[in-house]
Amino acid sequence: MLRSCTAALRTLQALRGRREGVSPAARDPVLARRWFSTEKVIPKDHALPNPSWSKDLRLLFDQFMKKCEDGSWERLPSYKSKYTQKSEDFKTYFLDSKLVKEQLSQAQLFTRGYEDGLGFEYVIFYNDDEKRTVCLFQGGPYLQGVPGFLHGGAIATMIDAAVGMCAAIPGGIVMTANLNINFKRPIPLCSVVVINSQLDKIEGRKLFLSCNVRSVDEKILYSEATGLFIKLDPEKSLI
Ligand SMILES: CCCCCCCCCCCC(=O)SCCNC(=O)CCNC(=O)[C@H](O)C(C)(C)COP(=O)(O)OP(=O)(O)OC[C@H]1O[C@@H](n2cnc3c(N)ncnc32)[C@H](O)[C@@H]1OP(=O)(O)O
Repeated sequence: MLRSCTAALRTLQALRGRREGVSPAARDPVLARRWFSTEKVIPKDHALPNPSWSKDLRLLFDQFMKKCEDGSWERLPSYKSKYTQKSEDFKTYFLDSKLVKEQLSQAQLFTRGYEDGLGFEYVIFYNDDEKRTVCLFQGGPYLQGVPGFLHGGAIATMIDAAVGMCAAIPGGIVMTANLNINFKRPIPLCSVVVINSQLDKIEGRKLFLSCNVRSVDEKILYSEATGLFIKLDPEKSLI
């Protein structure tokens, strides 16, 4: 808790400084060390346990890590902003280079923008033979909608991210064209749910997927969804 308060304070100070026209590194020595150091910065993999993870989430994580031992399942690492070959391909084919330089340098993955425990805590496992993913998700207090429950937009975001990964592994660079969600039961804030996604069929550039969100004991069906993802055409610009 103390760590997250310190980090939140640092963010606030940085934002205040930005309004006053001071560069972020000049107003924060920790940032400055990180930016100007010649040491290679190893990005933090957020799809690993942290102190905010509940017992349920840790238990499920351990169970799936066991399933990874024979190679049938794979844990997918997750970063706030990591430059990969995929991002490079995306940039080369689809984005204006000026926009990339100025804006992508500050970009962060939406679902990884919160301090530990406050927003989206999750890990996704992938099974290549079955073309499916399982996402273990604990939605924190900043994702509240109706008091005590998760916001529908937060649920939709997490479904989009989980189903999107299930499409992106076989499909490459894909975007969501359609996401249809039935919210059947409200999800209690800070509880753990399991998001099961499945690739149903591929037709040309179209990937059709389905998904359900269940309680850890599988007794409650919280949501069901279907999604259409389109593999981007390198001949077409996005903007
Ligand atoms: C880097 C790290 C990653 C990390 C990955 C992290 C995962 C995060 C996942 C988050 C994903 C997102 O939030 S994505 C953000 C939200 N989505 C968007 O902003 C997408 C906005 N939409 C678009 O830009 C466009 O519509 C596209 C790219 C989706 C498709 O455009 P296009 O490529 O020109 O394709 P187009 O020719 O129109 O359509 C191709 C075929 O699909 C069909 N089609 C297209 N849209 C639809 C539709 N809504 N419903 C039915 N069918 C459709 C067409 O009829 C056609 O069928 P046929 O004639 O061939 O039969």
